[in-house]
Amino acid sequence: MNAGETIPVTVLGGSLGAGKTTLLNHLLTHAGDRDIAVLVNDMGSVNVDAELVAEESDLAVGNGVTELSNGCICCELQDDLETAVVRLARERSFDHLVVEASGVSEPGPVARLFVTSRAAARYDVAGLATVVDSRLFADTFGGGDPDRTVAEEGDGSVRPLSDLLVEQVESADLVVLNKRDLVSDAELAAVRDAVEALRPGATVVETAHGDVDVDLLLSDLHDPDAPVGWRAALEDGTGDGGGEDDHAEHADADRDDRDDHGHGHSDHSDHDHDHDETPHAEATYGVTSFVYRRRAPLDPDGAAAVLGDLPDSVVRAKGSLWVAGAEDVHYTYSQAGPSAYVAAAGPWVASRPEFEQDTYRRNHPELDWHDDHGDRRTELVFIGRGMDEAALAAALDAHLLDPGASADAGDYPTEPGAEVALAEPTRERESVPTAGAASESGR
Ligand SMILES: Nc1nc2c(ncn2[C@@H]2O[C@H](COP(=O)(O)OP(=O)(O)OP(=O)(O)O)[C@@H](O)[C@H]2O)c(=O)[nH]1
Repeated sequence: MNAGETIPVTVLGGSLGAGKTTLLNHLLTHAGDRDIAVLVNDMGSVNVDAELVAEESDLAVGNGVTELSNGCICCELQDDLETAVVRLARERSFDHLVVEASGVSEPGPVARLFVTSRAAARYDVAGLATVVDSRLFADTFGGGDPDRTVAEEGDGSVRPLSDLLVEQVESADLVVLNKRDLVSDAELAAVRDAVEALRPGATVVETAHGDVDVDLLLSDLHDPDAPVGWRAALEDGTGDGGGEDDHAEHADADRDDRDDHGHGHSDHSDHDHDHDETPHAEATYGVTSFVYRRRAPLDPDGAAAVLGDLPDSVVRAKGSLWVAGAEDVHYTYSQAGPSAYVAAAGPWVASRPEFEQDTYRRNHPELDWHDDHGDRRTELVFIGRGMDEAALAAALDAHLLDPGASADAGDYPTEPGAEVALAEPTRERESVPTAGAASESGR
């Protein structure tokens, strides 16, 4: 980059578990000659996504991948985000910055930071890309009626998560309808209709496993003045009848009311910083997170039973698994709504030859190393609403074994990249070909 030139930045948003990290990894492996810097925000205190991105690419956390954890960059971590991106631009030269916002971030305020803060001198917003979990969107909005989504009201001060889905779509320049393998053609068409009504003019693409056209993703798509569907209808009075106009007005009033309390973000350029100590995700959507961390392996069947049948209060769970009977394999676990998978990510660093361990640890000083067990650990982040943390921890603790205990990990795959489903959506659907990696679950 020449001095004075700005760096394009793409903000990647989308709901918890929609496939942002999967898409980011696809982007990094198909980036060609482009030098891409990545900043990953995760709301738990463990940044699972940053680790997954670093693992799947040549980038290392602290080098190519910058992480901001334990909060939300659209809100309590805004200052940290500003500092991090300004420092990045000063210390390294690169062609494009991609910011993966946490699943509870509103992308609008994140993008505005690149327009209104010190970062504005260095960066230009190229686009806001929102990854949509098509299955979740279809389930949340049933027939895809956008009016229904606007009319949703929270109980007390807590807004429904569906509000956030809507806001993430409303501010997008590019909407990626991901997980198309999990919906029928008719459901996908309904989701597309709803998305186009919420954000007319946005580019909409359909993908499985984040398989998006990289040139499109990184292109200059941003239109800060693009109309938000229902608001545009309200302003030019194109609602189809009095009833609907009343409806829209009500939604607008509801939104203004929230803004007075500092929790509605998308309408205002001066993002309101009037927060108390409660993180934005918790105060606004009732979303909390906790980490389950043990230096012991889990019994394979017990882990599958608990992690394949999490209570409905858990919206998203992910992390690393140490499984008895397969102690050399670093497993990752990922649950989003009705889907839960365990994937073999390769050997633990502690299972590699000693010289490789030394090199790896030198290059990854952030790696949490235990004298006896190295990096082997069970470390899971749970994100949800009204979770009984103690009960969940106790359910997992009941299946902890001593390191080295004999067990049969028969159903767990060992080949790197292979995965097994612990839970899958049961809904009937037409089959749609997937573009994803080979899977032992037969997806
Ligand atoms: N069936 C199916 N699963 C997918 C697809 N894309 C991603 N997944 C899976 O969905 C889970 C969540 O994907 P991630 O990429 O981690 O989602 P994310 O948006 O980064 O998640 P958070 O950062 O926690 O909000 C993982 O188990 C992925 O393998 C898809 O198109 N179809």
